[in-house]
Amino acid sequence: MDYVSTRGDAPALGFSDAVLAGLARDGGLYVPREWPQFSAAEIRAMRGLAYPDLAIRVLTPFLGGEIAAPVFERLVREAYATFRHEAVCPLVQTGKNTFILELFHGPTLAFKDVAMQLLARLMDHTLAERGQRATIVGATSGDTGGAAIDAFAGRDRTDIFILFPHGKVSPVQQRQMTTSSAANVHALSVEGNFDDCQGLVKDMFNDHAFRDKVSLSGVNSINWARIMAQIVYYFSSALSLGAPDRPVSFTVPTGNFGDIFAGYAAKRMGLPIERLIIATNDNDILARTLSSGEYRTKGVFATTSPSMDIQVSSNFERLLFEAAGRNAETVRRYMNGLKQSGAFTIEAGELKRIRAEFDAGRATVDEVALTIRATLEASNYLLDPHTAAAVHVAAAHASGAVPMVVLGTAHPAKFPAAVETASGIDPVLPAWLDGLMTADEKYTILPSDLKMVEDYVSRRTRAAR
Ligand SMILES: Cc1ncc(COP(=O)(O)O)c(C=O)c1O
Ligand SMILES: N[C@@H](CCOP(=O)(O)O)C(=O)O
Repeated sequence: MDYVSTRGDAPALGFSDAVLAGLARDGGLYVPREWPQFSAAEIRAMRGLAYPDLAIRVLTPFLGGEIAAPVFERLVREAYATFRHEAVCPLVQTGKNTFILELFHGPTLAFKDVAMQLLARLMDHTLAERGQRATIVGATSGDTGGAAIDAFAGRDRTDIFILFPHGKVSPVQQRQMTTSSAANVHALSVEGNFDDCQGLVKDMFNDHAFRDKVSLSGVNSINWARIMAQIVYYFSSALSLGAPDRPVSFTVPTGNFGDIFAGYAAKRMGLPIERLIIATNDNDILARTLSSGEYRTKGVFATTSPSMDIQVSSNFERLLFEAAGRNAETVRRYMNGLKQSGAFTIEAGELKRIRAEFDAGRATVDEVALTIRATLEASNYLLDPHTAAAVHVAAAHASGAVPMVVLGTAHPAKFPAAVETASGIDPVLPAWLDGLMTADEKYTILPSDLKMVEDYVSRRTRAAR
């Protein structure tokens, strides 16, 4: 198994190199050259496996034999031992044929932990084997940053720099990034929005001199290993609802398109998924694109689901690559359009292929609040605002016959203000985060300026050559 860039101008890489690379050198995203396949019988044989065993079974084909089986098994078991729920990602029924897949039982209370805990261990293993160090940069609208800092804090082979939008993350999210005392952790509050932070990260990768000087690596979902690890919970939930003998649909709170792309990958691997439904908040670029065929950025609105306040949805590029029959030239044309004019129009055949798999809808701030309240009253279940956006959208797409799984991407206590306003309940942080809201914060405020961010990183990384 090797990995190819969606833009076709970077060398194909093996698994470990693709993971360390993050973004391909041509600005594209790595995808496996082909999708591993599981037959119905092979999927049936996965029933009843504990989550780590399922992860080992589903993910091993992606490794291309580069990591010895006992090592990979140890890394997977260690990663999921950090979760506070025995099932790792439990499925909870909230309606007749509707379920929430709870992905927030990891150390930082969001779905990012599922992939990040494994990614940190994979990177550490490869760097140790090679005797190398890396400088990790990441952009966050709130959750990736905390998860990455938790997973990489104290790891001697990496220095991690997380860029978050100044004043635009929840207080819990901010403190998960700014209260680490680990010497290798650097939280940067950037004067801009998430798209500015993500733009800076991509620009650092595309500045090859800088990239090579600091041995740059990335932990956003541009990194293939993030998507890969997220495929597993589509399998675990579908299996508990009868897969492969019964199809399942998923509704996914969506921003950077990584989580839902993992669902698409699971389907390509043989999991019977009926529909994949993209749920957005007021930042509805993906819902607009699916209905009009035109991907057109406009300003970012601040909402009660800040982690989805995104316009440039990185992983949509991976879907475009697939929809275009893996034609890298088409992807390059679309991405040039995006860079030059903030827009591109998807060709009719490609749009048809996307619509054959995906639906989309959006939830306004008011609809999110109403959904939090209504779900509490009807099912005695307290949603976070991101999951609530998806519950709202799922209701419009549920068919009744096919189970609908909504991805529960964050714990409500990460967004107490929005949850309390909607429900009257002040959600309590779990005991292991006692002290988070009173600990000393440490972060640096920087303008959204590539040169200044690069200087900051260069001066502090231990990986510079
Ligand atoms: C809580 C939460 N829900 C949903 C999303 C959107 O996920 P994705 O960016 O993978 O589409 C994010 C951010 O990524 C998030 O933090
Ligand atoms: N919503 C994310 C944005 C970054 O997404 P990623 O999955 O590409 O890391 C966040 O919370 O930071």
